[in-house]
Amino acid sequence: MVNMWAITHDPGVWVDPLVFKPERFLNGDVDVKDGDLRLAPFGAGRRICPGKNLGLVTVTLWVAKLVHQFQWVQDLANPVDLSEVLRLSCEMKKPLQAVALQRTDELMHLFITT
Ligand code: HEM
Repeated sequence: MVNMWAITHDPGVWVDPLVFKPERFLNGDVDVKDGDLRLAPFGAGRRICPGKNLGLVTVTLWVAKLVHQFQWVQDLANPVDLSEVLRLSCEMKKPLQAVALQRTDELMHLFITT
């Protein structure tokens, strides 16, 4: 099994590997559509995700719809905890919980006018 955590945190591959810096991908150096093993979000080799192309063309729509139709807020009873735990893969120690508030027409109006 490939240790993707080690690859995605390798200072020989990434500048400031421990810093959350999504803009690092804006220069187009890493392309998830190719077989670039610096990221490999769909795995690689014979067990590569068979839904890769479907994922690539639809994931923007899923995210856009979730953001458009719901307001996402922290669940105060289960605050966000970014601690990690190494099991079969590196997982969140405490599963992420969030509250999705459906945007009503009134709320939508607020968002559009403010
Ligand atoms: C952004 C969306 C998706 C991501 C990031 C993703 C990621 C992954 C990853 C990392 C694997 C494991 C690959 C490996 O073991 O090397 C996998 C396997 C798999 N994915 Fe996806 N996937 C996505 C969407 C989909 C979709 C839309 C489908 C089906 C419609 C799908 C079906 C599968 C199946 C059946 C496997 C198991 C393949 C096997 O074990 O041979 N995935 N996916």
